Amino acid sequence: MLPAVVKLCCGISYPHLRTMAGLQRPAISALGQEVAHRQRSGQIRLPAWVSHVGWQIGTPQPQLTESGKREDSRPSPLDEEELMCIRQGQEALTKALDILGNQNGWKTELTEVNGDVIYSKVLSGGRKVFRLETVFDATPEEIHRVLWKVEEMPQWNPSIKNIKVLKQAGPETMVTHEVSAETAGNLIGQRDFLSVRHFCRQDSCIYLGGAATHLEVFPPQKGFVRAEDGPTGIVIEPLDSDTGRSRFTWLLNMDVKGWLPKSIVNQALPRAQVDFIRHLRRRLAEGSTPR
Ligand SMILES: CC(C)CCC[C@@H](C)[C@H]1CC[C@H]2[C@@H]3CC=C4C[C@@H](O)CC[C@]4(C)[C@H]3CC[C@]12C
Repeated sequence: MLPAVVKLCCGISYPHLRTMAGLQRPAISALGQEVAHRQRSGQIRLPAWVSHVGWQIGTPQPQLTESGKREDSRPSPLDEEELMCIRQGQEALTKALDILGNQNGWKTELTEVNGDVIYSKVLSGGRKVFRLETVFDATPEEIHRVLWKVEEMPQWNPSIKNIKVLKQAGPETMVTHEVSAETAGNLIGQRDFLSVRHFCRQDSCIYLGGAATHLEVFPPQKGFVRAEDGPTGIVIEPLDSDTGRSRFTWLLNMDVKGWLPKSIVNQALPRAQVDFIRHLRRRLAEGSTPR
């Protein structure tokens, strides 16, 4: 009786699991892999009825193609460190969305002639964060394509000297090392960042999140002041249906470290945001965003 009930439950949940989107899918796969790992290391013993379900825990499952044929095209299971990265990325995104979602206490910091606005707010720990709102003549997918190709960023953005992807954890998460440029307008000076970057899609919106992280193989570099970015997030939503335009909301939440007066930092950060957007707008207009 019990195996039959379990089979029935799995049958009912299977189509929902397959069609899940956004944060739910990595969450379920992370859970599955955690269970598999604990079972392999002998920390837990799964009951015998699991075998009735027909799942081989811990090994990639054959996928059904549209024509109903089975194929083994699933990427190999993620390792512990990769799962950790995904968890960190999701957490950063959730925290950033929480900050953005709280309407209280935002003040207008500056308004650009083109209508872009930056709001600021002092968080409970005393840090000032900035929220830039703008509209782009591009779809969320087009913007995301440019922003996710991080290694190309220095080509179109002079405030960034170099970006390297140090680790990829599935298609939606990576660990990056970023070095800002020493430019004349940059009162803060050069910084480097080690961050986990994560994105998810929900309906036609795209959410990008990030936060400072640590990698044993990549300690702070000699001669660099390591700044900490995040929890930070970008929300890209289609403006109206079919106009091809998007609303872009960016939370900048950065500890630049080093010995600098707060007033200088709090002036430089919204300027850095405005500059970044100006270059991004130019890049999108060039339309040179082949896949
Ligand atoms: C003021 C000084 C210290 C820093 C100025 C440069 C700042 C604005 C730069 C340095 C690194 C940059 C980040 C590098 C990578 C990404 C991931 C991408 O998917 C979205 C943009 C995002 C999140 C960039 C936002 C702008 C950024 C934070």
